[in-house]
Amino acid sequence: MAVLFAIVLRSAGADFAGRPYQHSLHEMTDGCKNVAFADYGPGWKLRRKLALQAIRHYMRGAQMENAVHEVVAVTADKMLAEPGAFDPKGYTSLLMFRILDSILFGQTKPRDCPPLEQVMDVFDQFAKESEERFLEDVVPLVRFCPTPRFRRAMKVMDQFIDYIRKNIEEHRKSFSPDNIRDLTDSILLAQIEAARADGKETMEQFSDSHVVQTIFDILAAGIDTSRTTLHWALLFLAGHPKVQTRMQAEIDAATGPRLPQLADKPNLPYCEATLYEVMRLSPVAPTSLPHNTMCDTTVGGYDVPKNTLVLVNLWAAMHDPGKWEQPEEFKPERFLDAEGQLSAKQESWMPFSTGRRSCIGESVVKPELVLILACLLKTLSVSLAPGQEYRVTTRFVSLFLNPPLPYSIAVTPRNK
Ligand code: HEM
Repeated sequence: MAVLFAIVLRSAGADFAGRPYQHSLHEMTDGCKNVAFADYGPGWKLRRKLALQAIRHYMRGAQMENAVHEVVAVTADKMLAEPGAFDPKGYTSLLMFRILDSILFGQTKPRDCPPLEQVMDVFDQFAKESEERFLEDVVPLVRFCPTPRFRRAMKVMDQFIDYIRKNIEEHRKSFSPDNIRDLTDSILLAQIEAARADGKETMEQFSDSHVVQTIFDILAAGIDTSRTTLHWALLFLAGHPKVQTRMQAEIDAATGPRLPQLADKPNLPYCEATLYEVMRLSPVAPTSLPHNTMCDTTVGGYDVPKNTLVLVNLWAAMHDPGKWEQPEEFKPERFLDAEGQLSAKQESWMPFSTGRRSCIGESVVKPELVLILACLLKTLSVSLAPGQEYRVTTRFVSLFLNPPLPYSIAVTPRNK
């Protein structure tokens, strides 16, 4: 049923492309002026198109590769300096946060910019306050006298938005269409070009406030998903030394003495297959984001009325024994063909969901994660800490974010 539904999602046009109204999200995003929580409609369509355009433009440059090289080198040094075993969660978090911040804002920082550790702390406080459903979303009367947790969440959200706004202002001061320094510049360029082409209507749907919310989206949607994927990846690698050794052999053969680059990706099929297998077995967003039906429709012969909240079980599609041989086994080679090259994408592999609302970050984050893993494994090896049991939860604990249980690893340097 899960696979069937995903196929329906892909082919049903806009039937399932809405988002349910949620008061807390509406308040936090200035009336859903972002991409992820906006309902299906012309405003969402335009912002999604412009964000994708900006991502494509950004990916033409070498900024992401430089950011990954710089941040991974610092992180690997710190991990190697650990006196004993440790949970890599703090490292994977800061690493992904630094890279995403660098992708978005590069070096163009306001003078009074707080240290990134502090910004990440604010983001984590926000994530913590929002872990459970707000009473305001269920009992409308409470909205007139919000709960302390809701007020705290709004306060940290304001701090986070303030950080984004200051960065955008700094970019506007020195913006030049001939020198696109990072993804924020790409988004500003997309805004200017769209306003030139479509005029007033565009400015109403992609105003400065929409730009702030779109950048918030990229940070918020990008950070939890990618840092949790990397946290899972290190656990799988530590628990499967043979897989790690095969990846390292592939990386060494493709890169010799230099650091891995984005252009090496076609020569790293096993590394890419390993990432796909991590994302298949442990998708970080197991039931995607909630969808809402735009009209009366059907799934597999069942009627689904307009305005129904729908969750898509991506996890089930990627563990379906009818689609995957031994679905609970960690076998990266299932994504390779007889020549050892990546085989065509399987339609039940969908950690980024599918259809009209599928993730817009897929084209950035896949090469980014392959590069991060290749750079890390070029420098070090990971193993489970002595006494650490290899525990991979096969049932997800939360509908919206699926992290591994806490674990400890040891790291050793490589000579290559
Ligand atoms: C491993 C990393 C990531 C995973 C697994 C992931 C997964 C997902 C999933 C499952 C959805 C929900 C799709 C749906 O509603 O059906 C989504 C939406 C979204 N993602 Fe990602 N994502 C990742 C990284 C990123 C990054 C890096 C960005 C930003 C560049 C991003 C931006 C978004 C946005 C804006 C949406 C909302 C799309 C819309 O509503 O139209 N994601 N992502």
